Amino acid sequence: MHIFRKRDLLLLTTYLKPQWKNVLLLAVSLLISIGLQLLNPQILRYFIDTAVYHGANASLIGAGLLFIGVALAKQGISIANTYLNTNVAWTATNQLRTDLVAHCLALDLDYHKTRTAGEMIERIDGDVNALTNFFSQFVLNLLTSLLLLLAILILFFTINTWEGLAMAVFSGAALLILMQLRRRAVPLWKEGRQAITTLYGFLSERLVGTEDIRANGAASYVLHRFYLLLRAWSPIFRKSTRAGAMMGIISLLLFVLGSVLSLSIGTALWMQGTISIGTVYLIFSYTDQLSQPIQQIQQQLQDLQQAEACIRRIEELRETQSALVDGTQEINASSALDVTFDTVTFGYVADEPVLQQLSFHLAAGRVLGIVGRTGSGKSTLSRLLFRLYDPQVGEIRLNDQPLPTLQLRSLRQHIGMVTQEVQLFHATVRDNLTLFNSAISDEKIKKALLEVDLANWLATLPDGLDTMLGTAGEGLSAGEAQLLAFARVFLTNPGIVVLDEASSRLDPATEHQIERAVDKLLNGRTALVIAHRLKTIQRVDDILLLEEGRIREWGPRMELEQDPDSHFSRLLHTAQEIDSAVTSQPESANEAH
Ligand SMILES: Nc1ncnc2c1ncn2[C@@H]1O[C@H](COP(=O)(O)OP(=O)(O)OP(=O)(O)O)[C@@H](O)[C@H]1O
Repeated sequence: MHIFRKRDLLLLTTYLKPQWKNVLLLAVSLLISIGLQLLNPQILRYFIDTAVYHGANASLIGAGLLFIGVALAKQGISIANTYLNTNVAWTATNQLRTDLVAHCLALDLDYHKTRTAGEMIERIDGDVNALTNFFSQFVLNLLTSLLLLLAILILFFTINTWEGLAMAVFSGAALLILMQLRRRAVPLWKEGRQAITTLYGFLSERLVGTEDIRANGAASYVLHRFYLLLRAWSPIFRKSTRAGAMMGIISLLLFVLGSVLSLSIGTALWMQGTISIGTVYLIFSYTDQLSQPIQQIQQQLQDLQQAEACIRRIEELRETQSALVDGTQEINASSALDVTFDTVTFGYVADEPVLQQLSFHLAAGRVLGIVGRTGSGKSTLSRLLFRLYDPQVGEIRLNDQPLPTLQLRSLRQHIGMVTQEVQLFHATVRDNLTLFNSAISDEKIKKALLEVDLANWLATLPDGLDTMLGTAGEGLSAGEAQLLAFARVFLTNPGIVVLDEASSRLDPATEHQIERAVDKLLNGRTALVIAHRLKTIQRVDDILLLEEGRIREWGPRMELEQDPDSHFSRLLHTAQEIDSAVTSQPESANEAH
């Protein structure tokens, strides 16, 4: 019978090998518990026979004490078993979870874009959770159950050949019937799992978008969709629960039948005078024990079927390769780097280019302002430089080294990226700044906060750097979140900065604070700035004007600014008009709206 695929075995050995001592200990303790389990009925038989045939009191007391001792030892061993089982399972599954998370983090954005957060959680945690039993119990439980079953049958045979034969046939039949029943329940179980995955995916997306959902009055629509999902789930859940209950009833009936059969033979033998009354008890006790290994064996085989579905999904995930192949070279320069885009064409979907034939050169230390209408490809350009995607045509180079030749780790150490949406974690201020790198000292962190004018803010925090930030930066203003993102860049001190400036309007004091921080950030670095503030545009050296993914204008800012026919100067003019119109509006007028 096919029980194991080679790959299941490989997964098992990979994660169990490092803890082979615990696995061995578990095997020994399981064997001891089998021994003890078989021993107790023997003691009871002795006790009953001694009592019935008026044996010595001392023998009875001795047997009683031994029985209690064995029962206590069995409990002790069972605690040890549970402890070892849990330990082995958690260590193995946690390691697998860690490996999967590391693997997923290395996958390209195309992969993540097509999957919801809920689905990823289900694949990393849900599937691995379902393997807990597989790791801790499968082989050992299967082996020990087989051993226990064999031992009980041998004991039956030693009592009486007919009894042995009857129980061997019964065991085989019971196992087959239970496996058939289980097989019918498996598709229902799979359907149930898929329904849960869909439900989680739906929930995670809607929870992330709570604000927008409420703002757009879409709550009742979302609830309705949720209701539809639950309604679809309900019959699946009902069917699988019903199948489970049926299994319970049928297996109970099956074992009652087994007991009747076994006891009938035992009684007949006793009436013939072939066996003692103690042995009849022994038969009863072993028949009772028989249900345990039989149920365990079919349970383990069933679990393996379920585990296989999860193992396949895990393997599929582990085999998914990032579309980005890591390079081998380190970036050696420690200062600003120069950047070249050479006829770069890129589209998120093949044949639908978002950027076309982009060529420009940015000398080390210069600041490039990227401007253009929404959707013109500004953010996409910055993602290509950070190598979140590779262009379909052309090449991007840093100090004349093509990006694909560079180690991604090294590349991302040398580029600091601040996006419009600052990702903050429900963690301490320190961890939010160092991104959980404990090697960065508090002095360095405080210096970075000083650079972005957040030293006073830090002083107001109740626990300083140990203060916990709310989920997604709750409690922080948009300006403070931006400044914290700048502080992260100061900590890594990269040679290139990509800044996608937040377009939200801030109060004048915070605006000023951000301008000062941007000045410091750009100083001595090569920078690409997607500028939304006039002040920032006025700070850049060169301008790249994008229009529908193509370069409309590119050149030194001063030249373009002074050329009245340039698109940039017209754009600047309009922007200045809007800016002065907005800033000259009286407060009361704003409040009136
Ligand atoms: N992850 C993505 N998958 C598919 N298409 C995308 C993705 N991101 C952006 N696009 C598309 O690429 C085009 C350029 O988008 P991009 O975000 O680069 O523009 P942008 O100039 O930065 O716009 P904005 O100023 O609004 O941020 C748009 O048509 C957009 O719909």
